[in-house]
Amino acid sequence: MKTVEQHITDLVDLVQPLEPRELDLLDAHGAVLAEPVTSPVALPGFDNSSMDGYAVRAADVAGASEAAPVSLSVVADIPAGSTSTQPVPPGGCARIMTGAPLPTGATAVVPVEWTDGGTTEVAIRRPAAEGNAVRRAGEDVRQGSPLLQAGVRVGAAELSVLAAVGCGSVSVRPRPRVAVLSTGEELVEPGTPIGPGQIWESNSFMLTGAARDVGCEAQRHGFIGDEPAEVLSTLERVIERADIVVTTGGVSMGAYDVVKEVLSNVGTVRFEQVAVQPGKPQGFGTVGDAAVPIVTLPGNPVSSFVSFYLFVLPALRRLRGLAPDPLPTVRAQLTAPVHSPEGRRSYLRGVLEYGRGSAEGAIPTVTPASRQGSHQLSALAGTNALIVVPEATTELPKDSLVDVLTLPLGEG
Ligand SMILES: Nc1nc2c(c(=O)[nH]1)N[C@H]1C(S)=C(S)[C@@H](COP(=O)(O)OP(=O)(O)OC[C@H]3O[C@@H](n4cnc5c(N)ncnc54)[C@H](O)[C@@H]3O)O[C@H]1N2
Ligand code: MOO
Repeated sequence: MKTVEQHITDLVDLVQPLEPRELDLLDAHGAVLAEPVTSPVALPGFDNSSMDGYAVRAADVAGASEAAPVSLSVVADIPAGSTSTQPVPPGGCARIMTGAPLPTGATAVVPVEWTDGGTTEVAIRRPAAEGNAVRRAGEDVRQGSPLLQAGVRVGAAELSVLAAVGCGSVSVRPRPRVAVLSTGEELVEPGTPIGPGQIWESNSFMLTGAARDVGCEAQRHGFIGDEPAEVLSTLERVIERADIVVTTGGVSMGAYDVVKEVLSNVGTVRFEQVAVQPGKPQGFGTVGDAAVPIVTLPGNPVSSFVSFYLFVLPALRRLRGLAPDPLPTVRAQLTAPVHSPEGRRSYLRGVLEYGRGSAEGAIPTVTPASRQGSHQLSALAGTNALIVVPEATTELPKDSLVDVLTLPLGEG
């Protein structure tokens, strides 16, 4: 059987980073910068006050004290946004607000709390050193200096600095358009009545949510039956507006495994068995003239879930222009024994906890979900981690140290 690592590599090799596009700032949220951004301006753009108070010549207030306040005449009022060019003369000052430009002649700002708050004359009770409460032009960003590197995800902080230097749009690799398709004649839309032998469809909801959680623009196309012509025509329609297609179901050994049947004859899709539990039957390739990448995941819901995070996520990261990294791994201590089939690496669902109030550096614990069947969805909900049991290991006792992959519970 194929190794987990080889299958990850094959899926990552299946895709290329998406072509960059210039997007307005909010549309770029969650996308990845295609090029480095250098700052077109200095930040702050001008010397300004960091406090509400009085712009003074520091030398004028050097002798100020509670017992002997210094009195200055207030020659101007400078709110934020002021275009006043009136200088501060010796013995004078200007009332100034936070963010307002420091007037010529002034070398410091005295916070209003150190004064009597006068509007024509002001008594200053404490000295202010040169530069006090002054934000210098360019102290945050120099004009022409690097602001953000290529490959950075545009999150809240990045949006903020891009806007602050006046960028209204930015070149990014857009969110990948993921088309999610489920197959199976037994499937019924949730919210509608169910008949004998039928089940409500759940995988496409799970996969669409998972893809959106990791920064993609996923589209659920619901499910299609087990009729090959129907599967083929749906696929042809879906690939027109998708960067990658993810299907579930119909890839194992069954007589009605329609995905396998249809895709074996179209494009480059091949089906393999990976030495993993759950998620053994896997397929991947490209479809259509545009060679759209497709990944076919097994239908068992938990198998589909685990396969997404192990195999699809690194490929989606590459499409986004990020390093195709796997989920982060931590070491944790098992709170219960676990079992695993020989020759397949298990990824058991569990709850990772850092132990409130435990000693600094204490190792986290991981509690395996009570039911580990590939169909047991209720035990999946509420877990936050995958416990790795190596191929050659069939059981691990309580308290064993294990590698645990942490699941991304909503990246945005
Ligand atoms: N003889 C063998 N049988 C099976 C093997 C095998 O090696 N030999 N492998 C098993 C393993 S492992 C898996 S995983 C599954 C994969 O099966 P398929 O990908 O063909 O999926 P289906 O047969 O269509 O469905 C399996 C199971 O999952 C339910 N399902 C499917 N789609 C959905 C959906 N969208 N929402 C909710 N539930 C879904 C379906 O009803 C079945 O119960 O094959 C094993 N069999
Ligand atoms: O490999 Mo299947 O994914 O066990 O349930």
